[in-house]
Amino acid sequence: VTLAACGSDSDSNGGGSQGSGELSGTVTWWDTSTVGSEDKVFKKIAEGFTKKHPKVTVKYVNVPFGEAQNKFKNAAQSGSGAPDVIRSEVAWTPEFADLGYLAPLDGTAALKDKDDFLKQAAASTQYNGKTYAVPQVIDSMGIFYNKKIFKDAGVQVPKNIDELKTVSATIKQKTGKTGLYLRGDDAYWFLSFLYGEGGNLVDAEQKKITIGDESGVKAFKTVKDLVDSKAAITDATNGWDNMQAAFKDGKVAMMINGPWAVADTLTGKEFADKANLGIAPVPAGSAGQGAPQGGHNLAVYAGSKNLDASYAFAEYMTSAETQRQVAKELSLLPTRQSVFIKPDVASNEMITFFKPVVDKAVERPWIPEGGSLFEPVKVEYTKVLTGQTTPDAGAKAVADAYRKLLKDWK
Ligand SMILES: C[C@H]1O[C@H](O[C@H]2[C@H](O)[C@@H](O)[C@@H](O[C@H]3[C@H](O)[C@@H](O)[C@@H](O[C@H]4[C@H](O)[C@@H](O)[C@@H](O)O[C@@H]4CO)O[C@@H]3CO)O[C@@H]2CO)[C@H](O)[C@H](O)[C@@H]1N[C@H]1C[C@@H](CO)[C@H](O)[C@@H](O)[C@@H]1O
Repeated sequence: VTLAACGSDSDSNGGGSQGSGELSGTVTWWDTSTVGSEDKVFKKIAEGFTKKHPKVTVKYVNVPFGEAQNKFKNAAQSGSGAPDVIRSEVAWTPEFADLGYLAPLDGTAALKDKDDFLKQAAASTQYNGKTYAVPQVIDSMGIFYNKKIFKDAGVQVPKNIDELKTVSATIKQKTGKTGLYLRGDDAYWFLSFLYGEGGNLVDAEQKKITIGDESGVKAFKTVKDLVDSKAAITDATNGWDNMQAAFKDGKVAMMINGPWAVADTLTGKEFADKANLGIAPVPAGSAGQGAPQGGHNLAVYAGSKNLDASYAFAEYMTSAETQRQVAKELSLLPTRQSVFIKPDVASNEMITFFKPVVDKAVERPWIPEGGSLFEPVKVEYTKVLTGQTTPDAGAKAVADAYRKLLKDWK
């Protein structure tokens, strides 16, 4: 596809569909997918839009996940440099909608066959009774494990925390390898342990802050014990790269991760034979078992000068055919029910494992502050894992931070 002549974004030479209704002009899309594994697939698909709409120029821009949210808010606020379409993480969507930065999509070409979307995937696109995005991928987390190491150690995949510790001890003793890599610099990796203790960050229904309750303290104790007992190794920074490297090189037998890690993981020497990668539910805690719901939507910038082409692009990128192609090439989960039964999706082991997991994943509150709940947890989670604070003080500190964030919550 020809890249836009001038380097600017949607606020110039947007064009828009000419009288005949044929789409034209430029659509700038900010994609946040992982460079080196996911981005090339999404870029190829995005550029394919021009085959259907020859007068539209798609400008694909990859913006790192950790920067895109603020970059979009700054651009939308200043009214210059914002893209026409953004890959909006599930927690960013209510916040952007609340700020007025997203075009409502009800009744537009962006929303086709909307009843085909999984309810839990569509939930994060709804705000104040309107639809502000189109669900692109849904995900959750599971245990990724190295079948060869498990075979050499003669152990089975752990179902709960106690088994995780004994299995890790046996793996260490029999193979010298560490059982689990537990990512320590991203609070998303703490949630399944919190849910396992019957806890949660907040109770949105009751507008209650619950992370400081006994269940939150216990969850912090659980993760600290995994590291102190040497069942797991962790890092305070650069967790993604360290986790992927340790697991791909066979230094650890397990990691907790999601479908977005599959493509990169399969490039590891340990998984040249894809069959060596196993997947299982996250371990249960003392009071339950559960994994978090995550994912990404496609949203249209309210200030786009090319809304018609942007609506059509968002629909194209989340259509059943695109979702089938993405599932096939990246093992990412569709958000359309109809796609799961297509042959090369139904035969994908990763997808057939994660579908029931996302069906019962713990939903989060889709409120504007939802995404802001992670930073305070991450700070204390990392400090607990590295012994800089106690589980009790850590849990309480998060609750205090939430009281400042969620004014009228108890
Ligand atoms: C701290 C952040 O807290 C929250 O994020 C939660 C998130 O809500 C959870 O759902 C979960 O996300 C899953 C995700 O669902 C799962 O799909 C996967 O995503 C893959 C992609 O699949 C892969 O394609 C590729 O993109 O790569 C993606 C990432 O791997 O894994 C994600 C988990 O990593 O966990 C997130 C917490 O990390 C906030 O929302 C903010 O993001 C906040 N960061 C801000 C912080 C600001 C400065 O403070 C800074 O200025 C701001 O710019 C930063 O934005």
